[in-house]
Amino acid sequence: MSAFREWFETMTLGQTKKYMELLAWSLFDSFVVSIPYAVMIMAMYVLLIPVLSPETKLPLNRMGILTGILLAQFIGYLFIRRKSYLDFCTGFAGTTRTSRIQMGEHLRSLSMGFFASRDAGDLSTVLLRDYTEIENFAQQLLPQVATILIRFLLAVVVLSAFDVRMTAAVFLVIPLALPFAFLSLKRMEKESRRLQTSQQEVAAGILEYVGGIQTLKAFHMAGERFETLKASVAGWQHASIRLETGAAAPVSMVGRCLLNCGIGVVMLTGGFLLTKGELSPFYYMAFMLLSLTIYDPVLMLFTFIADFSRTARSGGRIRSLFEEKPLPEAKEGAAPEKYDIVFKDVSFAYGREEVLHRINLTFPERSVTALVGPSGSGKSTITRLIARFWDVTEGEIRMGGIPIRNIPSQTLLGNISVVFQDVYLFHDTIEENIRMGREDATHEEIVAAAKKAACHDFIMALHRGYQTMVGEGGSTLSGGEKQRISIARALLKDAPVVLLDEATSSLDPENEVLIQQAISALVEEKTVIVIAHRLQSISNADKIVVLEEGAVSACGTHEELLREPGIYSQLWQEQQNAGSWQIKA
Ligand SMILES: Nc1ncnc2c1ncn2[C@@H]1O[C@H](COP(=O)(O)OP(=O)(O)OP(=O)(O)O)[C@@H](O)[C@H]1O
Repeated sequence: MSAFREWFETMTLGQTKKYMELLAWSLFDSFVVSIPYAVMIMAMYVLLIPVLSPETKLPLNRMGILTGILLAQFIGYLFIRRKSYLDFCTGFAGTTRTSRIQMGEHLRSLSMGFFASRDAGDLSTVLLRDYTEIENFAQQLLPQVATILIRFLLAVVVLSAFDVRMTAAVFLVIPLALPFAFLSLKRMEKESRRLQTSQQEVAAGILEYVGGIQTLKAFHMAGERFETLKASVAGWQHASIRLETGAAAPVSMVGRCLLNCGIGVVMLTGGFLLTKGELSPFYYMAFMLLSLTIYDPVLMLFTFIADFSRTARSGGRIRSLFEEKPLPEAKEGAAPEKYDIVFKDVSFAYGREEVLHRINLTFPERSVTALVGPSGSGKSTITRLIARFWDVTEGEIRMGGIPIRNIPSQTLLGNISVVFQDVYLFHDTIEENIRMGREDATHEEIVAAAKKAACHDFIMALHRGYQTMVGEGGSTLSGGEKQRISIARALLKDAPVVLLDEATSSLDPENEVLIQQAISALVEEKTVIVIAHRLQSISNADKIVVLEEGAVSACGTHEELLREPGIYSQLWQEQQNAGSWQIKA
């Protein structure tokens, strides 16, 4: 029972009570819809009596009553149907909308580790297709099944009043056929899992193909990769066919055959009772006709089995996504008043492999600390831990003396401006993309930030200026332009902590001077942590931390580090030599 309750809760997106209210109306609606069905049985009875006993007159008054019932049903039905249909559609649409929003908020609270382990295709499948499946199930499938059950009960009551033995003959095959329906539902589970996996593969494949089309074209692989995509689409088609015709189909077929045998059982039982004179020809005919209207809905249940199985998996996937544990949030919000950042014995692993080992570091307030070191040494990871995109595996990070775990994520991120090497711009206007830095910023403030970040001129040269739409991910702008917009965002935010990860990596020399000035304005009086591969750009930093294989190997000013032999002086020397590097003809 608890498994059923859990299943029902999943399929109604946790809104069981509200759904039951909607379903109650829908059942009432089904009851009203079924009245003509009962009237039809009564009419047959009323009309056949004079046929069987010629001395009786046609009972016109009874026919009049039945017609009156039908008319009343028709008028009542118009109102009830309208209400139940509208209530169901708007009511359940509201439930799915709320659940989708809750899912969006939930996803926001998950660590970046979660997103690294799930691809975008997979998540978009849940948000789009799985919710649609649930919507169809709750709005159409479940009410239809409920209607079938109501008709069933009505038929049992009305037919039993005529003849209990014949009623038993009609229903005899149903308990025999239903186990086959459940068995085929069980068998379908594997096929439906396979179908959903292949649907995810196709969604992920399309996203990857479109996202990587430039690289694929450059490497002449667009055709080859398309073949892979074609293969996964074929896999999808194959899985869909298997769902309908696979191992579950023969089982379901046996159930259907049994149901079809039911009419034979009714015929034989009726014939037997008729010859013994225990059943009138009227009842015989009535049972023959009515048994068809009973088996048809049950046969329909068999066709719903595939839908049931598929939708149950969709519900399960929504549920399991909700069950993903978010990063623990501080209950009582602590807001730092100072902005120095301290790493105490911090170790971190993305998965199993540790990439930072017992880091002890202080990033003093209102000073610039640079992180340098070979590629993969853990520089970006340190900045991402400060913004709490991941939680540390061991140790603690403090901001202004408060462990960042105890600072609500809104407050923490409100205190940090981030300029990463891979800038993402949204499919929106340039103005709105800059406004992400501070939602209540005025147009004048946005323009001022853009001027400081040296992007005002190129924005004004665009055909609609600040109102120009940016392609998804910033695809219509150059790398340097995107980088400058992200600096404008950070300038607008004016947060006390600034994380710069290769912020000047995409800039041409012409812009570099301007951008250096903008960055100088951005970092003034802030706690700044900067990553730069070109040591020249950070030689003025107050402190330089050298990382090697996830551990701090040296720390000091540029001059101090140059004085001692080590990776810093080696890197510095290499970069000085590389200054004269050129492609040899
Ligand atoms: N999302 C991730 N999942 C798993 N491993 C990761 C992830 N991001 C980085 N790593 C690994 O963690 C280690 C440190 O990476 P990190 O990006 O911090 O280095 P980095 O010093 O900033 O490198 P670079 O200078 O090339 O940007 C590397 O071995 C990298 O492969």
